Amino acid sequence: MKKVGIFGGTFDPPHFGHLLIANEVLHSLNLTEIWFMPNQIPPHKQNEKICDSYHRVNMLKLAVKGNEFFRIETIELERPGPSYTYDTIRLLKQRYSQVEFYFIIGADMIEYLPKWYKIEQLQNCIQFVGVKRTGYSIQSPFSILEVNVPQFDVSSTMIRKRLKEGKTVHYLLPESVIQYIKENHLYES
Ligand SMILES: Nc1ncnc2c1ncn2[C@@H]1O[C@H](COP(=O)(O)OP(=O)(O)OP(=O)(O)O)[C@@H](O)[C@H]1O
Ligand SMILES: O=C(O)c1ccc[n+]([C@@H]2O[C@H](COP(=O)([O-])O)[C@@H](O)[C@H]2O)c1
Repeated sequence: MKKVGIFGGTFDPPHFGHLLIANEVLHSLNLTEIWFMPNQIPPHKQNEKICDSYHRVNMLKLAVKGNEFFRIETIELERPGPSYTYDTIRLLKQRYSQVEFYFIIGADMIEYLPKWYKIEQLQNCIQFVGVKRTGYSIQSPFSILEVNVPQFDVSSTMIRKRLKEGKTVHYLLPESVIQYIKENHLYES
């Protein structure tokens, strides 16, 4: 059976923290592939200004280019409204009945899990894979399979802030993505 790690996120923009986690989880758990899954509207960021999904997908495509184990799954962009993971996992399981799914989350999301939509039902249909993140606890009342990943204290928020302030972002995300951001004047205001 194919074993796939779903890496759900906003990816606004994608960075080396995401790529590092995806690669480490892929190899640690002997998964077949990692599917990066950009959300339509992140459930807990509904009042925040998010870059259009068109640009987030283009940046993801550039970020995963050349890695045969990395794919982009756009299922959450097919429906409007907040992208609740419970709804998405049900749809994924219907569409890919021969795949065993794992859902990858960082420790900030582990802390937030009790507030997720239908979390009790969700935990019964998916195995969560958790990775540490500076400043957050990996402890949870829910079942989390922990994978040790070197901690890299980067976030999309930090990158957006630096870009706005005209500071360097080299080595925080792929050069191809930096180029795309500049060409499309993203995160300038
Ligand atoms: N540096 C990191 N270390 C551990 N987990 C991370 C890291 N960056 C992102 N993640 C995890 O990746 C997933 C997708 O994250 P997301 O796309 O929201 O990036 P982010 O850097 O957290 O963005 P933002 O700063 O805009 O909230 C989440 O589960 C998040 O916890
Ligand atoms: O389903 C929920 O209630 C829920 C609440 C918060 C986050 N999520 C999902 O968790 C993933 C990481 O979220 P984010 O906002 O850090 O990119 C992403 O796939 C979100 O859609 C899901």
